[in-house]
Amino acid sequence: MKRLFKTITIAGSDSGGGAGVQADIKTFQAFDVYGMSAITAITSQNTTGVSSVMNVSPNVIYDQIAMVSKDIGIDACKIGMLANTEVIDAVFKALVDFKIQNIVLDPVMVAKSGDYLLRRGDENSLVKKLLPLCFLVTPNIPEAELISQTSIKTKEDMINSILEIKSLGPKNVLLKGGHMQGDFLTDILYDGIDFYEFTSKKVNSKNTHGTGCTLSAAITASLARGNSLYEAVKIAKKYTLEAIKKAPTNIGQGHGPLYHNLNFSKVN
Ligand SMILES: Nc1ncnc2c1ncn2[C@@H]1O[C@H](COP(=O)(O)OP(=O)(O)OP(=O)(O)O)[C@@H](O)[C@H]1O
Ligand SMILES: Cc1ncc(CO)c(N)n1
Repeated sequence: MKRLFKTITIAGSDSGGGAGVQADIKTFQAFDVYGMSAITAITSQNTTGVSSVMNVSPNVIYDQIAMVSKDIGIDACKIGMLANTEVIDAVFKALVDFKIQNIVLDPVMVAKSGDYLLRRGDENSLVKKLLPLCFLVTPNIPEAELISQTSIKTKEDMINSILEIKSLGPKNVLLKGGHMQGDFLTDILYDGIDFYEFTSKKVNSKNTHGTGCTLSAAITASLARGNSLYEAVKIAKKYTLEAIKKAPTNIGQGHGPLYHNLNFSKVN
């Protein structure tokens, strides 16, 4: 009889299917973990941008998390788009009330298209309320600059930003280097003691919509399966890179999605 590890994504819906809840659930499936969702917002979105957003009411977001916690249980939890302070407060309360562990926070602020997904000025709520609850936070370069109030141009800047973010309470920090210039990209993981670098060749592709969502969902799935943080990040990077390399070429006119349908159920 098959038993599955259980994961939830607390995030926004992307109608275009490439980022947000849709990317997360596809990624969970690739890792053969049971995927659940608490949808925080409905975005009308495609590969070129976001045209409208309807935020789900904080009570309903809380309730989605409550219902799956009480009945099904959660081994690991990914958090993506949270639209404003009221939503952040509701998610905070649910995480505490249901003692949710293995929280991976992708501090989503701005989509690749430039559209704001978190209300401007509400970044501080995300930092103050949620960072201390996180097992791992996975900012990209602009998000890290905003959270740490530093500018990032070099690897040394990345390290300084990571130390600043760590001091805000998360157990571990993964700073993604996807926005850095050059032929190689380096993500840096810090566990409070050591720094670990993950470097890969940059794939020259415009189909990178949802890379951050995919990476954090893959880390969440891998943690749920019992891997150590280092192993989970290593496996998730491998999955994301392969998904970028195999991205379909006929989906939309803008930043197209990745290819999620890779079998990582045996990769431990
Ligand atoms: N062109 C690329 N080639 C190879 N790896 C990439 C590329 N772009 C991003 N990555 C990797 O994908 C992961 C996500 O990084 P990135 O910094 O792009 O996240 P993000 O900005 O949060 O993404 P998004 O906002 O689209 O969800 C990182 O591990 C990064 O190194
Ligand atoms: C719903 C949603 N979440 C996250 C992102 C970031 O890529 C996006 N574009 N849309």
